[in-house]
Amino acid sequence: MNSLPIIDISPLYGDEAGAWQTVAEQIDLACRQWGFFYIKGHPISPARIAEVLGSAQRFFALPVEEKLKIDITQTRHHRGYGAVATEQLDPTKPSDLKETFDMGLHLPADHPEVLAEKPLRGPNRHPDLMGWENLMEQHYRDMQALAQTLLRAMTLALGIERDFFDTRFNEPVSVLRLIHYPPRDTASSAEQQGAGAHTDYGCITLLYQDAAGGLQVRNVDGQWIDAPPLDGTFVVNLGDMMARWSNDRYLSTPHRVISPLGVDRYSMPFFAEPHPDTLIQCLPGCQDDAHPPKYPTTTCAEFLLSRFADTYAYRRESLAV
Ligand SMILES: O=C(O)CCC(=O)C(=O)O
Ligand SMILES: [Fe+2]
Repeated sequence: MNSLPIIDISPLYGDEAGAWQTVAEQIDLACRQWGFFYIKGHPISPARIAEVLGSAQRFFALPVEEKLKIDITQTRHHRGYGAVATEQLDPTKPSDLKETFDMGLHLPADHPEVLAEKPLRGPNRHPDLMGWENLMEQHYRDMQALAQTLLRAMTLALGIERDFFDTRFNEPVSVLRLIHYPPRDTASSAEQQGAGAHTDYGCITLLYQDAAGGLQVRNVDGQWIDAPPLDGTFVVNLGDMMARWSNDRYLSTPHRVISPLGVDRYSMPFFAEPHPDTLIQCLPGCQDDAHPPKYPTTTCAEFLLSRFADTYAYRRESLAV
């Protein structure tokens, strides 16, 4: 149990009979044993990744006053720029040494849910950089499609209809996040982490990380193991909502980022989450007399908002959620 499984998902995009079943079994095993795995053979091109990464580097290199024009703490719906130390993923450690850009599904001001001031709903707030908006909106759609392909494969092992997740991921609250971890210097406290130990909140996360390294995952024995960058892959992990949905058949595993010494690190997680009103209740195939449902029913929005309030001081202090 010292290295994460690597799953080739290209058969999900071909027409070979039985291929879905084989990939679905590998994903199911990885979700039960680790809650973490790498995927290769996905349809996001290296050129696209390079373009998004280059744009992220251009954005984070802007002066902080420029970035703060889209300050995330000034929004009700969690979009835009989060300066260093806005988030504290591990409450026992200093705030995270990272800056972020968050975008979601763009809903215009006259969308009924925006007019009703539903939390997490609203327009994106993009920086004024040439080509940025089209690129990021397209990348968001492509990452959402990839996440839903993986979720569709999971339905085979979970014993639910093939379109179970598709019907719930209509107008999702998924988030595409770009992260810059400034270099750690030797003088900085050993306590200071890029991202403190945490589990993800939602369903499924697809993470691109650049070549710098620093991501660590806690294995079942409680040891931190490295999840090094592997060319052409995404690291996939499950969050707490999926653990609840599956009655802990699938693991939501703690992970953290130790910023590398003297080099910048960039990463781009895509957090796939369903429609905010989706009921998160134990799936029928994940309960029986010996395994009754462990968690009360909640909704996607209610659950996410309670977790945001744990890690973002500004959401506790100034924003009614
Ligand atoms: O940047 C990374 O490699 C991981 C980030 C992460 O775990 C998160 O944002 O939830
Ligand atoms: Fe995470």
